[in-house]
Amino acid sequence: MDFTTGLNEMQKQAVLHTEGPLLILAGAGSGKTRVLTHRIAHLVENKRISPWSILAITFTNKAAGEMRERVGSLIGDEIASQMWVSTFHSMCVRILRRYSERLGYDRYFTIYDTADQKALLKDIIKNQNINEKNFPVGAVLGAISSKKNELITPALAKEQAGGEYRDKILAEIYGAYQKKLKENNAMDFDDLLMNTYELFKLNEDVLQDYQHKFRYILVDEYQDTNGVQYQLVQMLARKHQNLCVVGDDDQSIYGWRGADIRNILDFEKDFKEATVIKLEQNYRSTKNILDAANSVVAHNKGRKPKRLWTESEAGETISIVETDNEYREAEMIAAQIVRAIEEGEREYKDFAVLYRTNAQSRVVEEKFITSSIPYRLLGGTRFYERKEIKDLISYLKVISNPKDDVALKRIINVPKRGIGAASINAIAEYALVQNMDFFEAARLCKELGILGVGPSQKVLAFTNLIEELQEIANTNDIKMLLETLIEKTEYRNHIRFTEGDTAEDRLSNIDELFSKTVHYMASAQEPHLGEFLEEVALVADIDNYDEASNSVVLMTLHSAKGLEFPVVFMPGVEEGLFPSYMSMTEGEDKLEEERRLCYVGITRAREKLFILYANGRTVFGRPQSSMPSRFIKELPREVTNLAHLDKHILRDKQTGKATIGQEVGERRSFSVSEFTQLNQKRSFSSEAQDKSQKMSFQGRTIEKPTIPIHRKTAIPPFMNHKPVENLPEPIQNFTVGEVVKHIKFGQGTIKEVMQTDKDVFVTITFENGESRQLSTRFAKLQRLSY
Ligand SMILES: Nc1ncnc2c1ncn2[C@@H]1O[C@H](COP(=O)(O)OP(=O)(O)OP(=O)(O)O)[C@@H](O)[C@H]1O
Ligand SMILES: [Mg+2]
Repeated sequence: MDFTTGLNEMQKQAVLHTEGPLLILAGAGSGKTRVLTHRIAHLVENKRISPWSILAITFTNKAAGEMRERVGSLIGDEIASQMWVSTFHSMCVRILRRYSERLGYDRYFTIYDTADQKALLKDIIKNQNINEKNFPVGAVLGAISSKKNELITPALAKEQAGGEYRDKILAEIYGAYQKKLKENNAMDFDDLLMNTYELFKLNEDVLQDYQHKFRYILVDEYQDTNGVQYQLVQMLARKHQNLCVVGDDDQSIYGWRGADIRNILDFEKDFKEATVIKLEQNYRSTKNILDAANSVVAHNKGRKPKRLWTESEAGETISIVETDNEYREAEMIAAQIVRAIEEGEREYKDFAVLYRTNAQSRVVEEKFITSSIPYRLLGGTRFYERKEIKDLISYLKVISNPKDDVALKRIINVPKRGIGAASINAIAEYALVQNMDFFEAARLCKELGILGVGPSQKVLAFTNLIEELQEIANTNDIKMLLETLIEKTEYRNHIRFTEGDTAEDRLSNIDELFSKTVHYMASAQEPHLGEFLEEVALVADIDNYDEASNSVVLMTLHSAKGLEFPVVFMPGVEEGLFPSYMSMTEGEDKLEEERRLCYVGITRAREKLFILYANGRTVFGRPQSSMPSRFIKELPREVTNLAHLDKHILRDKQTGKATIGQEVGERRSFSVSEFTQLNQKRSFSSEAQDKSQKMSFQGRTIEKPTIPIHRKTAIPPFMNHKPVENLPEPIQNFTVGEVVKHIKFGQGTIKEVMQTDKDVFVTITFENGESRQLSTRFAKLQRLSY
């Protein structure tokens, strides 16, 4: 059977070149994953290779499932099910289950998750009399994990530490931790990889067994392999050398987790006989989207030059959407989806919202819920289900209603305040027998003799805290309440000490909840804790959550790797958020990794891409001004919705010099008459304004990043300057600030104007305070003023 039908020349070669090392180096959407699946089908069906002899490695379980499915549809599910299609981790578990006794584990070893790891590590730190303040569990775990990924054993770590105090202690903790794991017959996630490596190194026969078995090895997303994964591949492929790796150096986005981009760049050195095939035709995206992706990533210096092309049409322009804040941003996304659904253009599942940090999902989730847009959150927990959010909400629930036992038991010892299970049980039992509330019994645990002096002191410290917080709640200042609560419980430190890699993310979720209270305080007529909790409960409801449903997908840019969607929204493309503040301050390498992430994001879109940025965002409850990301400035203007602005050349009356268009980042509203005046006068020079501006970021004052912002003209980005005849129906030009009248909603002021290919949308705040986004094609607005 021919599995190369429909493939291009290079793809065919890649499928048919089965013997010897092969590197397929190609950009996004060029069919790398597709080639892998066809190659497997070709091996089994035409070369009569047993499915047992094939090992295919993917980056996520989801990707593995998809690959198996695709192979199954080519050669039948039964054959596909006999192959090893798995992630590195599941491959290792499978090998270790068979041979772990060789390493001194029994075959029923357990696998520890993060919580188990932490509990173990905490004990060790305590037993060794090490101050947890200096060696927070999360940080220690992170350090151990990166050592394991680089195959550094405790002994080696000790050697490398030399006289360095901190490293020496870390090496000691690491040694004790490994010892304890082994005693418990347990492995953590990194052990799965490292122990398989050890197993192979110490047992030549086992290695040979697998080398012999896997005659053909295929690895997808090779650019994101870390040190130990790289070694495993090298070892397994040594005998047959039929190793096919595919990847894209421009999509290497896991450097922060130890992935090494050099693994792919050095492939030709590692395998002298390697054949390299480059795929350059993209089959996923429109030309505009592809041009945008190419142009952004071209700003990276450390890359192999390559340029993707496509036969697809230019397609719609990329919409760069500027809004006032994250709420408007979410509204804009929701409005676009609702419109496309109503007009029958799309289904919910055609849309994806891809963001930089998990915390960004909250506002979008809330907007989707209130707009009845079904959505699902991939690779993450929905905002109100996240542990830290549930903890804090549980506190608020207890403060509001001390009878809420579920919430109370969740937080009575979080952060740890020495209240053990025995105390909790004693109180619970007393309360049950005496028909009292748990909280009441807890409050009186000393007087009633439920607990001894020591334990009751700890419980009283808790009940006193709740009562103190209740007093603040009585003032109805929810923002202050949450602030005090976080402060008094030292909840942030609790996260810092107990969470490893995820601490930063969790802290920003807390900030996000904080922003929610600020927003609530600003919008509620009479703020009240009960009402706040009701509002939260409404959006936190997960009853109608259906995995397989036709719904919009929300996820981080990282987890979107390898996937594709007809329409993609990328919100929050702002300096300090994307690129992240950390990457901006930690050097060019980090920044380039962010840029690659941007490339990954753009190339997920097949037909339409929205890039959004807000002029301000609430960070830790404080409104911060923000600036459009440098990545936006790296997009070629001609593929964006800003292109039509360029047609309006401003001519300086005195010098005759022309100034073309305007760069994003400028935000001013002009009435038409003002605009005309400006045109006559020549706009304003802004270089002086750009210099050394300070902005506040996460409570700090920093220099505004030095990206040149050319403020050359005075046209707000979304004013309709498209020549009227190009649009399907005559459209009036509207301007921000203009007062208009709507037949049903009355008089209002235009707050935003947004142009798409087919229409111009205006957001109007009406006199009753309500805001609506309306199509100027249909809304029949009447002009009242200029
Ligand atoms: N020769 C081809 N003809 C038609 N469609 C193709 C061809 N090759 C690939 N495609 C389609 O292009 C899209 C992208 O392919 P695929 O996901 O394999 O790309 P990729 O290189 O793995 O992308 P990424 O870098 O994002 O992982 C898919 O929808 C795939 O079916
Ligand atoms: Mg792929």
